[in-house]
Amino acid sequence: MNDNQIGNRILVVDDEPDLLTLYELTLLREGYEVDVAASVSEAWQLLGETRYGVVISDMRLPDGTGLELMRRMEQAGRTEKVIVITAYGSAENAVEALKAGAFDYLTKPVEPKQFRSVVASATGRIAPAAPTSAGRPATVASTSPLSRLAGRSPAMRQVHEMVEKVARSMAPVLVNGESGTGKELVACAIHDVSARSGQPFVAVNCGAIPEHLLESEFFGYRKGAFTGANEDRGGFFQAAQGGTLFLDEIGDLPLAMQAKLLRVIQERSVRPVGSTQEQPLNVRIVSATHKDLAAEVAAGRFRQDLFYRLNVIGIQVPPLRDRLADLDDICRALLDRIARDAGVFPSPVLSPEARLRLARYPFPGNVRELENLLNRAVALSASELIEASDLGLPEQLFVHSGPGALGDLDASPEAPVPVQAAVPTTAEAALPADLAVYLDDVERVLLTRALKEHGFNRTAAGARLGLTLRQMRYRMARLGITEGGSDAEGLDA
Ligand SMILES: Nc1ncnc2c1ncn2[C@@H]1O[C@H](COP(=O)(O)OP(=O)(O)OP(=O)(O)O)[C@@H](O)[C@H]1O
Repeated sequence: MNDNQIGNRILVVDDEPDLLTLYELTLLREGYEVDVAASVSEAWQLLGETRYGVVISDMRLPDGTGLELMRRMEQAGRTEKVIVITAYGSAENAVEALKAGAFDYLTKPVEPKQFRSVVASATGRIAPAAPTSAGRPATVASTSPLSRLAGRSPAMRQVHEMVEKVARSMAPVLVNGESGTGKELVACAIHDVSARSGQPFVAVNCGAIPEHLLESEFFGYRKGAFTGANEDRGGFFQAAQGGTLFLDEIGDLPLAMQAKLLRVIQERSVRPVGSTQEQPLNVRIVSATHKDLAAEVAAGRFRQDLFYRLNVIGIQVPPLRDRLADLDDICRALLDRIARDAGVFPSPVLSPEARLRLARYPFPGNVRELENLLNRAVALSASELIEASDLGLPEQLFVHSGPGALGDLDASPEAPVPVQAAVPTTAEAALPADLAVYLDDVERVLLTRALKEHGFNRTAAGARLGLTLRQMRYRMARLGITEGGSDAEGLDA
């Protein structure tokens, strides 16, 4: 029997003869080969004789539970995907089954459409994504997804293992970690390792969508649903059909929208705004937050039932400062990417002093801050070797001490003050909320000022700031400075 034939073969286990017949007929009509069993022991006997693609089992059986059958199969190294059928209202059982490695679960009374869709998803007959205009499919990685998640520390190895494990099922995953730790990369890796990798991965930042647009953005709308709805449009859910929907900053979703999201997840169908028809969904949900969602639940800001649904499996991504053993691997990965994007070859490398300085820095902005810092360092360094002085860590900072610092810098006629004297050290001098963004702003202001002072001649402006033309170009491109023309070669002649 080849893999295709095995994938098409399904074992259904239920002790209610009527239901068993109903499941069997539904599956036969869909073109599957079906065997049936009425108990754990019967199922085990059939499993001894045949390999299946999928096993669908009721939770309560006369001689045991669906969970026990699943555990036995796992111990025996069976590769069949298991779909568990639980009684209505026993969400705990469903969650337990997913945690134990079930591919998915169905709740009684089993709705035929949902039954077909879950089975299709388990057997790999996933409905292709419907093209929509409202969705924003994120890029799908073509190369080894786990290798993009650099780091070999014990903590990171555990994240890798979890990604591989959860990728096999449909269970919702909640990724938790500080901002910039790589939560989206983890979500992307789960998708790319899973059987859904050929389908869309749609990333949504829940905190970035205006409240009044949430429903139409998520669920789509019908023509005429509201003023300006001139055509039917799909939402994020439709765009992610067959694939994965990544809900970033899920903790920022308003309570009213949380209720609607819960409904869609429970019903596995979506009703676009202005429509009377439900559309069946086959979407895996991965969500992420930097907040302590359990504390948000306790504070009444997050629905407990939604938390329960989303957090079937949790993955914790530790802050970078707690896994400094990953620093070298991550720096190498980031420098390769930066060099590739900038068309620079070979990739820059860090001097031993630079590595030491990085290892002493606490990285409050985690990997994203490291990435910004390396971007800047590559621009600053005159050679392929990045020195400690190129990193812009404390000794090199140029910041203004007063409020409205950027405006003041722009207006000020004299040169910027070396940081030692200007770093805000007192309580009244506000610290920037995002150091990297703040420094970019400072840099943008200084570069623009130098360019203006030198008639937009980049060579002269660069020389004024101690930069070569190449470094000037790189920095202007990175910061999006186009004053005097995006590449005004003539002015540099
Ligand atoms: N282990 C890693 N290896 C290589 N690059 C990484 C790693 N972790 C994060 N990055 C990179 O760091 C940046 C930030 O990562 P990402 O956007 O996944 O973080 P996040 O936790 O989702 O951030 P936020 O909470 O702000 O949404 C991205 O450019 C990502 O590619």
